[in-house]
Amino acid sequence: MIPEDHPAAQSDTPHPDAPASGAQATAPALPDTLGTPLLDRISGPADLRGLSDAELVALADELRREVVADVARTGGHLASSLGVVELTVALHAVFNTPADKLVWDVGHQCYPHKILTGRRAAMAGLRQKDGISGFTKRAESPYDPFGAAHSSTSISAALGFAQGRELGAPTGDAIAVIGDGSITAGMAYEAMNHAGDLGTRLFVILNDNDMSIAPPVGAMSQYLTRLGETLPLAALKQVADGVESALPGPWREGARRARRLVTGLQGGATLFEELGFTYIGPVDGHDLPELLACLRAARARADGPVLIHVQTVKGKGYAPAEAAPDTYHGVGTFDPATGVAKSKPANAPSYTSVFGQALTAAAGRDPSIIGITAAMPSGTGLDIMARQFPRRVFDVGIAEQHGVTFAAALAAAGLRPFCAIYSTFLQRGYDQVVHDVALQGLPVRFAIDRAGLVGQDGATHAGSFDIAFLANLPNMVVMAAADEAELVHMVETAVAHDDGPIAFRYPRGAGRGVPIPERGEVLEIGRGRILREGTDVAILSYGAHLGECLAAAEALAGQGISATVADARFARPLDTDLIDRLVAHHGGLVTVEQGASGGFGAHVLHHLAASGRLDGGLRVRTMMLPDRFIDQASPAEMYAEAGLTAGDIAATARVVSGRG
Ligand SMILES: Cc1ncc(C[n+]2csc(CCOP(=O)(O)OP(=O)(O)O)c2C)c(N)n1
Ligand SMILES: CC(=O)[C@@H](O)[C@H](O)COP(=O)(O)O
Ligand SMILES: [Mg+2]
Repeated sequence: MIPEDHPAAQSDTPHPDAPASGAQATAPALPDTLGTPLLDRISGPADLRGLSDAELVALADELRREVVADVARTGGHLASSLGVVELTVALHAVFNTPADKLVWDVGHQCYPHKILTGRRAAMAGLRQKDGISGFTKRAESPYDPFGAAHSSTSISAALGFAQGRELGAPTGDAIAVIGDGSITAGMAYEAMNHAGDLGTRLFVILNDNDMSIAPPVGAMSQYLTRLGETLPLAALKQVADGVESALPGPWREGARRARRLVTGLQGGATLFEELGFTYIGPVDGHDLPELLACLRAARARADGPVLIHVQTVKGKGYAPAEAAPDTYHGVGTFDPATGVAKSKPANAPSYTSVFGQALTAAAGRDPSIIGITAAMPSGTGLDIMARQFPRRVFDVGIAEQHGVTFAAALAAAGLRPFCAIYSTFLQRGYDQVVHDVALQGLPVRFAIDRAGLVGQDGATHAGSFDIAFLANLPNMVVMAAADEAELVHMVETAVAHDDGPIAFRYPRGAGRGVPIPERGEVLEIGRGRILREGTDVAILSYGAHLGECLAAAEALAGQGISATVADARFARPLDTDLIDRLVAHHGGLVTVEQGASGGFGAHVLHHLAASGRLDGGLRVRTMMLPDRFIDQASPAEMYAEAGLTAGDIAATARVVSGRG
């Protein structure tokens, strides 16, 4: 983990606490480039199919340099993309994309794929406003048959294509590429379970680099390591020559028995074989000739689901990324010669680190506090607590559903669990939030990071819906932090709240730079606060847009309109006294939130309607995210597109004040 004040930890694109490192400054990080003669000849994957294997090897080398050069300029998910350079070349050379459907899990490793599929020039706008997405996206290319960004969907999607083909759809083969981190999620097993039962011809490439964002966790990860150790790479050569499962029955059994003797694997079959897949591997994912031989053999002979276990190195071929694949998972702009980040340090600590420190301090006082993360220890700041209290922090893998239910039972057992999950990923655990937590009234604390628009990860990662999907749940308390000091209070409030579930949300990136209290106060549940008194119009902020609301009030003052600014703090229970006072004493009310419709403003409107206050022509506007998905850009650009700048708020408040 890079200290927060290290320049490399303050990039413009990556997660706020662990981006690009300034490693290996003495030696060149990448050998000198010799140009890109082969890449210049490639206009699409079909051109790859005319190259010799030796040329493909040279092409992979050019491609790797290009990925580094591109990401150095824009930032992005570097290490994962570098690890699949050879695999990408091999897949496009062997399979007939786009008729064959290639589905990248998460899609954060798809930069070599984008370069080879007609988006080489567009890489200059990677993850930028009006540029291309950092993930696979159907609208972007026919070579992206299925969009992604949340993990572990690829096998289900590929199976859908494969089964579609069986039902007559004009689709070729279907190939899912899933990482060892992403295959920890339940969805992957649901899909394999189904695929094994259907027996449909399908290819799953398990890209095993022994890393998730952080080092991988779990029994599955240990199992894959054991597979790698017990199944010698050399044994694969035979398989590539004659895919075991394609052998006539008695020979196939013989081959299995022989392999059992060689590998000592219990029962002789891998977990994947037990699920009905032909298992091939492990294959060295950087040995392109071996990869090509293996994929060609599998493509020629597979008659059911096949899993090809490919071992790769995350960050392969770029020294800083190989040395620190977690840091280079997602990076800001950097100098490609050294790996040193170019971005400037932020002026305030990130919300994530403020949360991590406040929770760690609370955990020092209260041994019942438990931290739970779903494969995002540094992204959520739980790594801070883990360093001090390793036995009380659980990384459950990419398993949000399990994480929530696990937390529910910890709460039932009398502990104080904090489930720290990004807003966008909590979507995956929603039934568990409803059924296991809220319905049973269990005091799980939800620390919801990355609330609101997150920037360059774009629409897939926007934390838009949590207010709406939490604030309608009976038993749930729902808070939003207006700044980093409020976040510290909310951690303390959540610790003290044993009566039922409680959630607090806060955005990605740096705080507002307000003084941070050493220890938070326990807030009164359902009470907001007034920050600025005015008479003409009331602006009621919920969450981290408070700064924009205050700026709007300042702008209005310059126009002779006096605005009250209040911070609601709670979307559930609502501070109805505060709302009633605001509407009683002002010409109108504007609510502002960093969330989608159906959230805070909807609850305010509901209260005003139910209490009859709307009957007399009260002027109210609810400002929230628009009813559409907003593509990648900086958060400021995205909020501008959403119509949520301070200027937009001032303009709305002016109208509502009756003085505009
Ligand atoms: C549902 C969900 N939870 C969490 C994440 C965040 N996330 C993105 S990539 C990643 C690690 C993936 O590891 P792996 O599949 O092994 O790919 P690698 O980065 O190693 O290539 C995680 C946890 C996500 N995208 N989706
Ligand atoms: C691909 C993915 O889901 C993560 O890598 C994500 O991009 C991390 O986001 P932060 O940078 O906000 O932690
Ligand atoms: Mg991995």
